[in-house]
Amino acid sequence: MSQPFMFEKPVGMRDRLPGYFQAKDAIRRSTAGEMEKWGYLTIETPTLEYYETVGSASAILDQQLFKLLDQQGDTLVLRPDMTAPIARVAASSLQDQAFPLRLSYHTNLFRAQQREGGRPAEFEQVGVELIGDGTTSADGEVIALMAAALEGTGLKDFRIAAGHIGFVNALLVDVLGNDERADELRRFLYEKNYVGYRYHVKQLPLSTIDKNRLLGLLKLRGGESVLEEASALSSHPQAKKAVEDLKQLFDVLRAYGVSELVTLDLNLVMHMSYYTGIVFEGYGNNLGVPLSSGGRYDELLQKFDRPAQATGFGIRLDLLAEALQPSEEFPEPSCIVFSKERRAEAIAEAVKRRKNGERVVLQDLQGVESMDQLSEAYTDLYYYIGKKKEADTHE
Ligand SMILES: N[C@@H](Cc1c[nH]c[nH+]1)C(=O)O
Repeated sequence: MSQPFMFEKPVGMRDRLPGYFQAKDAIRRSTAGEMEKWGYLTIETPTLEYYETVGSASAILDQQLFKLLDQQGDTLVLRPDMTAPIARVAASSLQDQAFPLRLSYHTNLFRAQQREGGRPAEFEQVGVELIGDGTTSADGEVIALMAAALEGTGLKDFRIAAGHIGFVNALLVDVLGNDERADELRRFLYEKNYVGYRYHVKQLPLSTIDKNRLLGLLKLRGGESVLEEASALSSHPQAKKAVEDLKQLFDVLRAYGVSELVTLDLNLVMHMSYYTGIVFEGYGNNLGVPLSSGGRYDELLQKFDRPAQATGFGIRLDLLAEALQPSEEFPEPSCIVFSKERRAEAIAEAVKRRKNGERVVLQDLQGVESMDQLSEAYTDLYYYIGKKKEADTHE
């Protein structure tokens, strides 16, 4: 490798400066606070996991994983999501705790990006997992919690799209006969490449009726009435169950008062392949990409020998911050600038103010590079300079 430029960062890695950090942290506190109110307990897990277990259970594309070797020669990954690590914890350290478990997290995740991708390879997520509850009340609870968490940040005009991976799978396998061919089409849906999907369907050696059924999937978007059309498209038992799940989901969402926020999108296919049932995404402020997503994953826990039905979601803090475009105006600290003779007096004043909850910067005059810049940076600037006993406020 050629010598990297001194200021360059690895592909997809970002520096975050104080203005952004404060805005993001306010959002984090608001969303995490909502999760706490719903009784979710926060947990932390290591940044590194074994590739063989948690890494593969996370079920994203292998080329998106950051891999490294430990001293023993085992392959590790930088965690690409928190659902698999939490499943591991639920099945090990928390194995004596009865289901359902309500856990939450706030952490950074890693997904390697293509050089051209331009997307962050490290980002923060706040989210929850509700483990050991297979009811549609649980699906509704996590969607309602996601809505409350997003709303609590002040995000306006956000929408939630809900689908069911069981429906997509049933229809595709029903028409195509095998999972491999279904996989190709799932890939188009996952990439939201509907033009590619249509083109591919038209090329398939299928009857017009079957082609129309596959194309009909793309139309299954909208209000609850979509469910009628969905029933007509497939009579596969899994598809019927999916439609029934979604009907019940709307009852739950109505009870929470959030059904108006939710649009059905039956061609929703997620980036993680562990989903088995109701899936959903949150969109806000015309961002083209979802800023939150989640769903039911009833088969993941059995990979860790504690079979359980589960659902949950994650909110991307970076995307939410982008959608909110918070004014980067935060109350700034005041500043006491002092000369050596009055240092003790200045320190005593700062201590007093900090005890009162104020944020105070103490600055030795001799360490100041530009007095003009200092007075520009702080509106509340106090001088403890020279012999004068009383502090002057700089106007
Ligand atoms: N782990 C998922 C979100 C999720 C949490 N629980 C279920 N799904 C993600 O990173 O997109």
